[in-house]
Order: sequence, then structure tokens, then C-alpha cells
Amino acid sequence: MKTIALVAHDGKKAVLLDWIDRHRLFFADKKLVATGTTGKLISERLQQQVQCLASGPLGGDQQIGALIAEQQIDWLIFFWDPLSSQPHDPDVKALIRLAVVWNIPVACNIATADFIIHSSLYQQDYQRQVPDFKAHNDRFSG
Ligand SMILES: O=C(CO)COP(=O)(O)O
Repeated sequence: MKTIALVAHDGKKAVLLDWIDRHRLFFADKKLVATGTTGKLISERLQQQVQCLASGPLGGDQQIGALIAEQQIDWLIFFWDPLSSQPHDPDVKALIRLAVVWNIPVACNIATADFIIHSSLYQQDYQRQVPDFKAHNDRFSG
């Protein structure tokens, strides 16, 4: 089962909630991990269990970063707010950095988040149609 980390700054929480609501069927069988306030709002909206870590400014971003370093996270959806400054900006940067270091898909806006979902659905279909998909993919990646 895929584990997806979700984080949104206050100015982007409504955007994330509307986006995840639109994809609620997709997320129904996924494990969700989130920073404190984001996670609480998502679990209320979807009526689905979410592992809620500390709030971002209190270390939640760092906790998600640690899970990425432990290879526990498959994707990061992080709607950070480019129009407001954050007291914990170094943590925000560190989280995005770890997502890049560990080469996990990371989406910071709706366009990319939709892209990741569509790509994942396409891969599932493709895997069904092409049985040696993994071998094919391994040959052409990296
Ligand atoms: O600040 C955040 C990410 O940097 C988000 O934290 P909350 O989900 O607790 O609001």
C-alpha cells in the first residue's frame, strides 16, 4: 500500500482539502501521514484515518523528513504558500530537500499533484497490459 505524506500551509489548506476531496476514491486505500493541523482537517473532510504528526512549526515537517529518510513515504504532497513567510522556513526547505535527495515524487501545486495521480493510474493500467513492465522500466531508468 502506498504511503502519502500531506502538508499544507494555512494559506493553502483550503486548496489541498478541495483537491483531496476531489480524489477521495483514489485515497481511500492509501495510508495518509500529515502534519498536525493539515492531517486533522483531512481526516475530518474524508472521514478517513490520517496519521497526524506534530504541527509544522513545532517539528512536523522534520518528522515527515525523517520518515522520507527511512523510506517510509512514497509521495509528498506539499502545498507550501509562496505568498507568506513561515517562522519555520528552514524546516520547509529541509523537507523539500529530503524529498529530492530520496527521489520521491513531490507536488507543490494542484497541477503536479494531479499529474502524479494520473501517472500512477496509468502505471497501474500499463502494468496490467505489459507484464514485464518493471523489467522494462528498470532497463530505461537511471
Ligand atoms: O506548517 C506546515 C508545513 O510547513 C503545516 O503544518 P500544519 O499542518 O500543522 O498546519
